Amino acid sequence: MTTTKPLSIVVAINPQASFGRSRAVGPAVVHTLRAAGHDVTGLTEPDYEQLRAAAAAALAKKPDALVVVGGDGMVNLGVNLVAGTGIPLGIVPSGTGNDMSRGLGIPVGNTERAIDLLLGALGRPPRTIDAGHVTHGDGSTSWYACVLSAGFDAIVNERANLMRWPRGRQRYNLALLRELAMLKPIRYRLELDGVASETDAVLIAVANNTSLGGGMLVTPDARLDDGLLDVLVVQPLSRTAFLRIFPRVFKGTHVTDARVSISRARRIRIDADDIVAYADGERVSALPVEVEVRPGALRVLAPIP
Ligand SMILES: Nc1ncnc2c1ncn2[C@@H]1O[C@H](COP(=O)(O)OP(=O)(O)OP(=O)(O)O)[C@@H](O)[C@H]1O
Repeated sequence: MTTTKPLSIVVAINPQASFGRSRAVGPAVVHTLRAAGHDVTGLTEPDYEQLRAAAAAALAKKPDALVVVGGDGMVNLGVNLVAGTGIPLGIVPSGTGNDMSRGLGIPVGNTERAIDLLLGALGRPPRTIDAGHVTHGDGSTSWYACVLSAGFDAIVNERANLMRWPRGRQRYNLALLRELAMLKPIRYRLELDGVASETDAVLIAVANNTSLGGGMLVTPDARLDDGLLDVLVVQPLSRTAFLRIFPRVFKGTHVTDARVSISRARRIRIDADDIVAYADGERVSALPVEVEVRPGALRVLAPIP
């Protein structure tokens, strides 16, 4: 175990991450950080909004770090609190997808090792990475770390959120099948670094990280610290073609298909009728959104790449 000078650390825990299957992770993080001599404020609340408010109040006291325990939704909560503030963000993954941890090289499914790496990272300067800054149609703003998407997968998310049954991952799978049956092109109005175009597509994603959905390599060459965002556009596809390309996303080999394109940009405006954007798996807002990369806006407690 690495030792460092005692630090004040806020730990925000989602006990419902991974459908409540990883409740032991939060207490283990708090216990191990305390045993290492740190001054730890452990936060658990009945829901996300209350946890966000409690973490914001704790951050007003300027702690040395914020650690989130959960999945990408918790990373999103943390990113929205610390981006641009200089406060380092640590992540102990206990969610379903954990794509930010995957991108940062934080072990998924090995809590002990993830906590050990966190302790190590607390003893050296944080890694600096980019963040996505989103301006919504009403002028409000938010941040994200992994992938913002506004198309088929966002439609599936919307559908899954409206469903009461089944519980867990099956709800998402069922929503996917239902929406696949209705797959149709979306007319997008897109602007990449000031260059406007109109295009029909089934999916547009703007990525800082390589994956979403638990390791699906949507933008396999994205870099967290290159000062750029990778823009994935999937042109209209038949259901059969979609089902043929879909499994290839897990290895990132879909990018060789002629209907898939990836380009890089700093500022992206996406608009389409009746489409809601999601980022890091959380609902952002209805389109239009304007996304801008903010190089170096995040400091993360992660292994050295
Ligand atoms: N007590 C709670 N504290 C925080 N979040 C909660 C709580 N109860 C339910 N949630 C919900 O958990 C969601 C975030 O879950 P999180 O991302 O941490 O795990 P996951 O969904 O299993 O993982 P991933 O996003 O990586 O697939 C939020 O949308 C939030 O509404």
